[in-house]
Amino acid sequence: MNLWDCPVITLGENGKAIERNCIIEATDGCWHINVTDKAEFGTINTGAGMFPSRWLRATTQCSEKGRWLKVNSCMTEKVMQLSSSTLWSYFGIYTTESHIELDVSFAHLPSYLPCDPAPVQCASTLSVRPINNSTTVLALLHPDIHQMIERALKLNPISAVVLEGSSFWVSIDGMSSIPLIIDHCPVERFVDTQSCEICILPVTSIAKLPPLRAQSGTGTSEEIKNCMVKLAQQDGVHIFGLSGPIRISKAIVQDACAAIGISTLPFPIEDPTKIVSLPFHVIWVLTLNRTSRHAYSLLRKVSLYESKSPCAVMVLYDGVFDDSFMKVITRTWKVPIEDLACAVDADGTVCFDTVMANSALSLSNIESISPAAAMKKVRKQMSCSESSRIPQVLWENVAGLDFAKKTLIETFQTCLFENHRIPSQLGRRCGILFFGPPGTGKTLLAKAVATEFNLSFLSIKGPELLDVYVGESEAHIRDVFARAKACRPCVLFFDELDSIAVARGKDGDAGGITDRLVSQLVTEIDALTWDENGSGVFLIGATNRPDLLDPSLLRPGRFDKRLYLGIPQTSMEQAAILRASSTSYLLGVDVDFDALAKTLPKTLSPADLASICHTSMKVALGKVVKRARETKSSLLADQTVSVGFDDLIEAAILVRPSISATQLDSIYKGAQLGASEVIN
Ligand SMILES: Nc1ncnc2c1ncn2[C@@H]1O[C@H](COP(=O)(O)OP(=O)(O)OP(=O)(O)O)[C@@H](O)[C@H]1O
Repeated sequence: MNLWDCPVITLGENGKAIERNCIIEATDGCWHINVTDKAEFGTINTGAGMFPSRWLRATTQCSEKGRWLKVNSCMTEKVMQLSSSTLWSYFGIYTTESHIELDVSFAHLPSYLPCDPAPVQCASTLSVRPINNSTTVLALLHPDIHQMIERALKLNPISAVVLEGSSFWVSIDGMSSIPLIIDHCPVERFVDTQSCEICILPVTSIAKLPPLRAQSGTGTSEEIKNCMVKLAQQDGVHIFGLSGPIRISKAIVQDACAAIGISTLPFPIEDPTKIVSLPFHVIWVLTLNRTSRHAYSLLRKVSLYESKSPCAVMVLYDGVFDDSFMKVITRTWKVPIEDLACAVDADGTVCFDTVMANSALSLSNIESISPAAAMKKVRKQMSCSESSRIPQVLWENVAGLDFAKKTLIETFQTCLFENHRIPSQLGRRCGILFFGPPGTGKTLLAKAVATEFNLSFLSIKGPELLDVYVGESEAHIRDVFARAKACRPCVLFFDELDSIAVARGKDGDAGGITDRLVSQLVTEIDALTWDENGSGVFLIGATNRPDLLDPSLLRPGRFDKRLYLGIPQTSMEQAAILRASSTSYLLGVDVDFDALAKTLPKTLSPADLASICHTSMKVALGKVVKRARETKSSLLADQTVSVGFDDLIEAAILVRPSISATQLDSIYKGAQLGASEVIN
């Protein structure tokens, strides 16, 4: 039976139709898509948790971005808001001004297929149809991954393949939940699907997968390998790996018919044939530079679902914000990319008049915004991964630390706006080290800097870079700096710096890994410092053990400015942190943080104080639940719990200081050793 031989459902505004595997209701402008028990098409990972997709409610909602669907899981009561392209991935739902089209992308699994297609009637506001008769699309894409890929404009060509060819699309993310996805999305079953002619298996962030070593026979890599091998045994199956640097293990793809790796990292891989023995194409989808703009004729051929935004253009322009480009972008950020594309001539200049001549938008639709605002919008959209997004921590979320904030503002203002005045021969200093006890806001402050200066934030935890294999750790460091340069201007934040930058020549360093790491780190930092064009990468390091750091890192030009973030010494400071940590809670009228702070010991770190607020919420919630049990009343899901002063007092008793006085002393003293500039 043709899997796609399913009926087209069209519904009236208030109609109700029962399809073979889903019930779709439309009432009061709300669409309820309730997938019945036949449709066990695995689960959808919403990012908010896994829930069976059989019970979903979707309601249309208008926003400035156009029509959105709000999909609500009745199981978890968690709501996720999906863009139209993500919806397409999940449900094959396209939204337009006047109607929603729902492609039954989950209907291809044989077990769900009813024997008897029963077309359903009604007027045309919602239609359910397959993309075409032979297309089999299974879209199981994590919304975050989707957004990430979508932003980086990498998936569009692949989407196009899915749309245009007979294809079968499964996505696996190397970064997270692979076993989860494999467990819940029955990859094995896809293999049996007879209608699968081409298989596209974008394996995102493959670099994050544990590499398959000769000895290892299990693990996620192995699972993926098995899936790929099985898929590859199908006639005409092609496997596309979408990844960071191609570190796909040879074993993973050796049986595949073809593997195409797409990388965004700007350093060339060595001989690909050493990695796979197959015909191997490497397509570099880097941000295009001026000379390679012709490539975007290619982009124009593909369907850019949600990418009709300046972000696409910015990607094409390699982040080069010249005057002409800024002029266009500030005036035309609403213009679809195709129209902007027409306006770029062979030598890469953008002509605003051509944009207007080719654009369907009238001048009245052109919104002028300031360059700064345009940059902000565009850069926000450009951030290509969760780890390099501009964070959302404002100065006011960081209580106290006024002196540190002031120093940071001055330093960053100089680095960002005055750096060009400093002769390049003097080097551009860009490193700051935060040190202090655990939980004193080092990460928070670094994020606030990135937010306030509109910089992407790339956070690296020292131990993540360590690898037991010779040369791998250094490669990770090169990788990190390359990523940072790719998303500059950015803050490159090294958390737990002491784990990778301990003083060289120490005993116990097996194989001299840390020595080599420090040397590599120093080399990369120096390359930034002496970058003639100004690197646009701002380094912030954080450590609890500054005394362990290699002195070479603290030299001028590297992490030469040091900020001590200590624990709050006065009740006023403590109260400010309590206030900042409880902004998301509903507080009782009796709450008095100043009075509470006066009762607290002065050895509590900001994290301890934040913990008092979190614990007080638990205490308050516990009381509400207890009351509900006693009165045998039910607890309403939307019942808000307010935190009272008593709850805070109770929580304060429960929370103990996490740092001892001697620890505090040793951290501070340690930092004085060899320090050229310590600000506290
Ligand atoms: N100045 C502050 N204002 C408000 N909240 C703070 C402040 N400092 C810390 N916090 C709270 O403490 C938590 C932990 O802070 P953060 O992760 O920045 O500490 P850290 O110094 O990086 O810790 P570690 O050294 O263990 O990595 C934050 O999530 C926040 O809730």
